[in-house]
Amino acid sequence: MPRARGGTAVDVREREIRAEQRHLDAVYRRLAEKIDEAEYLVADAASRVQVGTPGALAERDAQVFRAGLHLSRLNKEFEDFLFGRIDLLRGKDGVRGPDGAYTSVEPAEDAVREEPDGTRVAEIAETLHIGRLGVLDADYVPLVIDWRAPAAAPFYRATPVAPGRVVRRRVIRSRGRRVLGVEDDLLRPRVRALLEGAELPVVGDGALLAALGRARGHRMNDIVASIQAEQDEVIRAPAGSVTEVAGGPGTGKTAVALHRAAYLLYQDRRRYAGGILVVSPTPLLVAYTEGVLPSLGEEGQVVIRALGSLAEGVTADAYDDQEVAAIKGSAAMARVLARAARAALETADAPQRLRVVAFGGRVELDAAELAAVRRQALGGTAPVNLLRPRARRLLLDALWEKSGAPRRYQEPEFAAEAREAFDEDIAGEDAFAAFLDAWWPELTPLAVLRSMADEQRLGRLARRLLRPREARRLARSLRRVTPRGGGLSAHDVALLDELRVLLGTPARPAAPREADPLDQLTGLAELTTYAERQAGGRERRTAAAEPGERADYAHIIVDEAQDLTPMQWRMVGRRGRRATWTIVGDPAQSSWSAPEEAAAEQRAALGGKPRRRFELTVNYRNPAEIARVADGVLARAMPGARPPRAVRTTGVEPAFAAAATEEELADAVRAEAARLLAEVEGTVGVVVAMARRERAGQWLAEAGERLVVLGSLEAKGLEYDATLVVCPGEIAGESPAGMRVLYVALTRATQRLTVLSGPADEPDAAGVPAALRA
Ligand SMILES: Nc1ncnc2c1ncn2[C@@H]1O[C@H](COP(=O)(O)OP(=O)(O)OP(=O)(O)O)[C@@H](O)[C@H]1O
Repeated sequence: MPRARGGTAVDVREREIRAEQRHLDAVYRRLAEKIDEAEYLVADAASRVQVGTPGALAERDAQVFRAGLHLSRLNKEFEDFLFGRIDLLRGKDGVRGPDGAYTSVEPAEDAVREEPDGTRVAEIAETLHIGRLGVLDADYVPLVIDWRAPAAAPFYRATPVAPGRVVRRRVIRSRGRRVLGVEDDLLRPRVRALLEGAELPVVGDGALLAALGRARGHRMNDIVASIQAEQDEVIRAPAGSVTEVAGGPGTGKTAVALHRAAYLLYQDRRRYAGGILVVSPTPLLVAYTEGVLPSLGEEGQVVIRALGSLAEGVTADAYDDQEVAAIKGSAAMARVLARAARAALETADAPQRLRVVAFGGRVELDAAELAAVRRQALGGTAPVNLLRPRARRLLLDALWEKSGAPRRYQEPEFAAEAREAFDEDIAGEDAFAAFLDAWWPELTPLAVLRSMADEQRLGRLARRLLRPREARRLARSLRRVTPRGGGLSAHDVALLDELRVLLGTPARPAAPREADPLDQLTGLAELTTYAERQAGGRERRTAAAEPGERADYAHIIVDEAQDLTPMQWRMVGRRGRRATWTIVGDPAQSSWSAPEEAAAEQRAALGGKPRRRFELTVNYRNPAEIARVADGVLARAMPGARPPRAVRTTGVEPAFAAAATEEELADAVRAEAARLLAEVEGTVGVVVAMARRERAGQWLAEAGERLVVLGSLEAKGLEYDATLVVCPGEIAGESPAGMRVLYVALTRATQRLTVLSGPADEPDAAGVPAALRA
């Protein structure tokens, strides 16, 4: 039975829900007024299209822009527009902030009085409703405070130990325009609080636990109604140079990082108009998280990208095995690529001789002379494609020398004139232009990467940088890359990005473009509804991957930062030369086996900017029963690491099952998956070793939408109501960091976990596999 003060529990709950409903109705009435106002402004601006003076046009544009922004905000069809409320004591001073709320954090000395019988009594002096956006009524009294405003901070920060002015914190659950429920926390349980003379009622038993127990879908929800104090500190941390957040699985790192993006935009929209980039390890995690920011009222300025689609115009669709991934990710690759970029002009079909006609005779450069010119042109470190003009000049120099002309013209003035005519003649020859195109073609990153698929060539390039075996493995893995960029892995994308810089892009004349009158309407993109933009989102994202994408961001958030390889840090660092950063990660979940090397490239990417560190300590995802099993693996994966504290229990211990033979495994997987599907309402994740991904996918092809089959490296960051971990020994054995990868797999479930052993797992009598035995 829920606890209640001020009547029977059911009555009080109903009464309180009705009260919040009245408030929500008032909010929607006010929003409707604001929408009318904005629409009027847009219509008014549009009617001025006829007026042709520049001043009128500029004013019209500005008006359309302002009204557009307004409309787009108001039109958002938020699930829970309003989600919180705090009832506060009188503050120390009576100053109001710009949002209409009193600014004082501490209560006035006499806010709580003591009655003769010892009872402590206080009047509620201020009630604030917290929501996704701020709404003021016509008299500038706050109807809703934006969750990011300073006045909303006590909603997240207050604890019974340090309640500040907060007496009661309420989480309001609504759908569309209907309030469904309220859950209260009493922060000053010893004080008898009065609201307008009546006792302050308290309803429910813990909003956080209610939120955590809900079934999961395939998309992450925002946590705006239940952000916890240690998380709130990170979200609102000043945007100093680098904010680093460490914390175990399920501590809310991803959620916090996304809420921080929304907070930063709220705090300083002008500064972050430079764009916020969120870097995610996998496309699956991008898909899982990309609804969170729109639900918080933010999109457009925030780009979420997987590491495999961070470089322009390419998308990774292949995986590397761990050994190849480690080679491609290693810092040595930067030097291999620098050599490859400079050697890429030496192809089998490059011309070996240049023959032109000058002064009525033939002039020729042979292979050795051409090689000397090329060496000279390539001196230094300038990007290869930008050196073509220099190469052209050096070729003309060499031809001039070879023609014997310098001996004929002793007089410098004549010599200069003759040389000019010579250059013009030669450069005008079709044969010369054709030679230059063949001998110094414009190189693309993809072509250079593909040239490295030649084992012998790569062997030469990688001498003393990679071991011969490593060079061979690398070359072989690059063979699958097609001329159009099929078969690329996320690790290849970092190599392409490096090559892009090494090669450079020659300047081209801009293609003429017809002026579009709609370009004038700066704010037009904002004049769409939330639903329309949701529907159009995917197309716009694809379009954004086209050339011309932003190359530099104002803030970069790196999720699962422990997994970035040195080459990936270089790629990400290039996009944030002037950025501030938020970096979240957990070393215990790292699938990268050389963390020191990655840390060095991370330091280089951040350019020595000062760091502020935070740690999140509470696991909101896994029930304690599952966390216990995972903690055992953590102790072996990373001795000495402190696991986060799980806040929930379900009373259900993880299950252990075993298949005696490889042949029985498929049936066992199907049976265990079916059992979990029956036990939970929401999603089931089946995690297998990367090498087993395809096969397991076939075994479960008929399992339906609630179930997803994942390779162990794909599970990163995701969560499911139930998880089936298949052949844990295989997952642990797939790489040097395998135990940490297994730890990731075991920490994905919010309700149920089954571990299914194969024959090689050596399960004991209870079915517990060797990899999980202490
Ligand atoms: N304050 C909160 N209120 C409600 N739910 C929360 C809260 N904090 C975290 N959660 C939930 O806990 C789960 C884990 O959060 P999240 O994925 O952000 O953790 P993480 O630290 O990134 O985990 P991992 O390291 O495993 O990727 C999510 O379902 C998230 O919504």
